[in-house]
Formats: sequence, structure tokens, C-alpha cells
Amino acid sequence: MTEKIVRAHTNIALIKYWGKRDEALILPASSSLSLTLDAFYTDTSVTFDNSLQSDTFYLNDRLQNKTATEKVSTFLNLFRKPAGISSPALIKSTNFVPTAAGLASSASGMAALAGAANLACHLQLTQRELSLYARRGSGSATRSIYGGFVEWQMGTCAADSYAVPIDDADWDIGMLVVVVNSRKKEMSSREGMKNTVETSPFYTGWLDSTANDLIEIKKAIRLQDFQKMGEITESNGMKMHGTMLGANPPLSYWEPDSVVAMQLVRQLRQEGISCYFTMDAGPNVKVLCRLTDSEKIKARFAKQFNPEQLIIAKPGEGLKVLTK
Ligand SMILES: O=C(O)C[C@@](O)(CF)CCOP(=O)(O)OP(=O)(O)O
Repeated sequence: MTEKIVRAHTNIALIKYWGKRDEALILPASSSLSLTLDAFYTDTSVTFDNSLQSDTFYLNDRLQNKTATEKVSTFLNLFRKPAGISSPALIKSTNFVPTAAGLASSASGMAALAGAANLACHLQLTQRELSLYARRGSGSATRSIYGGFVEWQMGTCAADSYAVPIDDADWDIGMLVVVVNSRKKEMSSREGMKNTVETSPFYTGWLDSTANDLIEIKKAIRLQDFQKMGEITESNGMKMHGTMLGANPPLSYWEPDSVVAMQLVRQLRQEGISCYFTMDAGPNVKVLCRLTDSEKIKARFAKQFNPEQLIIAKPGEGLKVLTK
């Protein structure tokens, strides 16, 4: 029997999701906008099998422990219930993303799992419904259903908080990902944003500011105004990190090489190369640039970083079914 594998690409937010208004339903406190990348993705298959004792989850060919499997089981139950299925499942997932290194591997992971569960349960969900389901796995996964630039609309309730495609980003857009380190980060995004929402005096200012950033960046994308889009991206990311510095205890994901990378971006801009940085819940730095400039920028970074730390990504596509 041909095994159906679902591929989902990770995405990097230009307007950040940082904070929930509902933890259980993973409803965000603000809307966000991201770029789906081609270079990082997760392939996942789900097969129901009554000969299994219980859900069996392999990640990168390694059998996962009870905690990780329970998280997947809970998510799968969202699909089993409407499908009237109670059988255990074999879940096989392969991450082509440095896992939990601030490269939002949960985005591609949960989106691919949603797609694979949809196939296994024969639910024939629409992309919008897939986005609603993926959100229940991880907020950033909401956006990986689509390619290019994608907006996750915060919505008013669980039924209308989903992503919509904005633009296919095929106008000389690229991203250089600088992997400062790919170790598992100490504080997950989920914990980091919860602590920030609950304790940072800067959080309300962030919410007012990011709503306006989203409006402005969509105008810039519509006009293909790369500089404006980059300026808003860099500013929005720094404001997110600013909220963390005001949390109790203060939180920072930055490492010395993160600052080296940011300084180099500023230097390149002074030299006339249009590029802007953004960071997530990890030390890695993502450089938004023209695709036609990406090799030149990578060469400059290669003077201070190892080549394997530097990955050029093009805009990626949305959820895709592969047949092995
Ligand atoms: O991607 C962004 O908008 C910004 C971040 O990457 C961090 F900078 C947040 C990702 O949060 P996620 O892992 O999706 O959290 P969950 O909903 O608690 O699983």
C-alpha cells in the first residue's frame, strides 16, 4: 500500500505571535504574519492500526517517550472524534529543521501532523479547517498550511482564528538563516510568552504597536516595498524581545553571536545592501533579504560564521501530500 506522507514547511514570523488570550484553545492575543520557507520542513505519515497496543510515535526514526506521544495522541483525538475512529495510530515524522532551535520546528511539525491526520481519517478538511486544527497543536503551525506570506488572523473565537494566504512572495524575496546554535532551547516559546503576558509591563504597549505594524506591513507587501517591509519586520521583532526583557524573571534568548549577526546586518545596510534581521524564541538570526543578494550576504557572514551555520531559504509552499 502506498504510504501517504504530508510535507509542511516552517515559517518565520515578520509580525510576531507572542502571547495567548486563551491557553487551552491557543487563541493569540494579536494577529501575526509570516513567510513560509522552502529549506525547512517536516514529513509526517499517520496510519491507524488495530494491531498496535497504543499510539506509537517515531520522530527522526527514534521511538518517542510517553510525554511526547501523549501530546501527539491528544492532537490526533481532535481528528479521531469527528471521524468516529478509536484505533491506535502509527505516527512517523521526520524533521528537516534543527529541532527546537528557535526555527519554529513546532510550526512545520504540527501542520504536517494535521495534514497527515486529515488523510488518515478521510475528513477531507479545507485548508482553512486544517489551519484551525493545526492551531490547536501550535500557534505558529496555523500559518504553515499556506506558502509565501501568510497572515494568522487572531479572530474573535476558536472558529475564526485561522490563517489566510497574503502573497506568494515571488518577487525576489529570500532569507538567510544564521544558526547560532541548534541546541534545544532552555525556555520554550509557550513558557516564554506565558511569562511575558503575565509579568511584563511592556506587554500592552506591544499589543497596540504590533496591530499597527501588521496593517503597515500588508501595505508594504501589496506595494512590493521591500525596504518598508524590512524596517517593520526588524522593528516588530525587537519590540517582541523588548517585552521579554521586562518580564519577571527577565528573559532573553540572545547569545553573543546573535548580536554579532545583527551588527553585521546593520553594517551591510550601511554599505547599501537591503537586509533586515528578525529573531524568535532562540538565538538564531534570520536575515530578510533580496534572493538575488543572498549569496553575497552569505559570503560576508561566512567571514565570521561556519558555512554550515548559514542556510539560504526561498519562499516555501503550503501543505503538500507526497506519495512514497
Ligand atoms: O512564530 C512566531 O510568530 C513567533 C515565535 O516563533 C517566537 F518568537 C512564537 C512561536 O510560538 P509557538 O511555538 O507557535 O507557541 P505555541 O502556540 O505555544 O505552540
